Amino acid sequence: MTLKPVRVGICGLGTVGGGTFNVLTRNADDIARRASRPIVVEQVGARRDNPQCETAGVKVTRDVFEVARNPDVDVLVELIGGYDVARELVMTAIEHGKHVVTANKALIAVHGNEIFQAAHEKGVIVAFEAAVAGGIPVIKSLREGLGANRIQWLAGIINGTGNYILTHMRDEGRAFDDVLAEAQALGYAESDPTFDVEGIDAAHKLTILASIAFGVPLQFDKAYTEGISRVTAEDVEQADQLGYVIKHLGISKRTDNGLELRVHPTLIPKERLLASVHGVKNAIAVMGDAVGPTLYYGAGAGAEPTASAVVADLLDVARDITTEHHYRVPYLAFSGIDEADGSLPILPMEDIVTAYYLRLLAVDRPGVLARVATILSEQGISIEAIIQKEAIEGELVPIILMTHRTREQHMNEAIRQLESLADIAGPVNRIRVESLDENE
Ligand SMILES: NC(=O)C1=CN([C@@H]2O[C@H](COP(=O)(O)OP(=O)(O)OC[C@H]3O[C@@H](n4cnc5c(N)ncnc54)[C@H](O)[C@@H]3O)[C@@H](O)[C@H]2O)C=CC1
Ligand SMILES: N[C@@H](CC=O)C(=O)O
Ligand code: NA
Repeated sequence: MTLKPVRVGICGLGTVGGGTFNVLTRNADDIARRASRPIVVEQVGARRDNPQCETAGVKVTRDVFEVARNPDVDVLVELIGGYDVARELVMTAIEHGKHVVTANKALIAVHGNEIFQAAHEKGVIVAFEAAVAGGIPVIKSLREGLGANRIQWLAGIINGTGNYILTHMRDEGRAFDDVLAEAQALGYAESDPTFDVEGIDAAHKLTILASIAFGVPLQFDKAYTEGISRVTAEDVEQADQLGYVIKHLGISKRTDNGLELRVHPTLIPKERLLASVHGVKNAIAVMGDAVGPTLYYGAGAGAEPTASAVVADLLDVARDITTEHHYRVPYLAFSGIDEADGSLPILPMEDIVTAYYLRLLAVDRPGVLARVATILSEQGISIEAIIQKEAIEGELVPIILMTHRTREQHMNEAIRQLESLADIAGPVNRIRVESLDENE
């Protein structure tokens, strides 16, 4: 039996909007068979046409709010990006009783609690698979496939642009800005690429993942966010010699005291699967108490990979549209998330325990190493390895240190004291080290 079509309004016809339009029209027959009903584009709201899309025969408006109010649209697909207009657009669509599909992680991470509340009151679906790790079905996996598990930790490469930059800098020795420009031309980067480079985009995504994995409200303001802009070619080279790769990771871990929520460059052992994730590919490792370690891998950005996730959400909407609201899968996997009892507060960064890589530039004088070691030892930090590079007459000597695990607060104090030593020039470069050991 074929049911009546689901009518979609696509708002924004850029990289992802264009990809979504094309996948929906190209694979329409298979999609209709999977959904047991056709999914048709009723209207497009776009500031300008996309030369990659054949929109002849489709109603196009320049005013996206017209789509949100159109009584012939069942599902609004928000692909304009950004915070404010997108929020207003989605809230207007919900007010008009429409289901919403979005790829906008900034919107969900920052305004999600309010949006889900409004959607719950109206009994409509809000789906956002494309918002995290593009085409990888990681939200569905966490929310549904791993529903039996108490999740212990997750760690992932969740920004395609950042991983593309790190990969090409390392493999081809290319400059940061040059590779970033290429990622922008390929449609991977955010409209403001500092979101990619400074870790904000990854923190949006981690906020969403943590909420779904651990049943806590979205708390983007509590995520620790550090980007890749301070990773140098020397650090990449040193990490390589020590048997590590530098990856920009989002990490969320359950501990006895609360939940870690942090995004930063990280040294990981070369043998870990995440170390082999290159270019625009993303991957998320998730440890569940029942299933053990799992890994989700694929394209983290790009027109059609992201469209794949948007259309998968549309299929879910098409299947669930007639289901009574309280029988649907909760937006963030757990019901009653607002009433979470606070037993999993987000830990301040000072309370995180991890190992560290430090790179210092020292004046070539006797006793420098001893003074460095004393400062660390006074903070209870033990050194796992130390490498002092050969001194070249009149030049500063790089010292590389790998430490055992310690509290971030102690490391902050040690770095403060190291930087005040007359023997040490410039700032101490610190990169956190994670073993990602599946037995931990
Ligand atoms: N590009 C990618 O690979 C991925 C992007 N996303 C997310 O998807 C969303 C869209 O991203 P892209 O397609 O890359 O951006 P884009 O900049 O290529 O496309 C956005 C389109 O929306 C239009 N637009 C913006 N405001 C509008 C308004 N008020 N009225 C009408 N049209 C308007 C723009 O003219 C543009 O054509 C963002 O939230 C982004 O974070 C998510 C996953 C991957
Ligand atoms: N700018 C983002 C796009 C996908 O979410 C990225 O590079 O990962
Ligand atoms: Na996804």
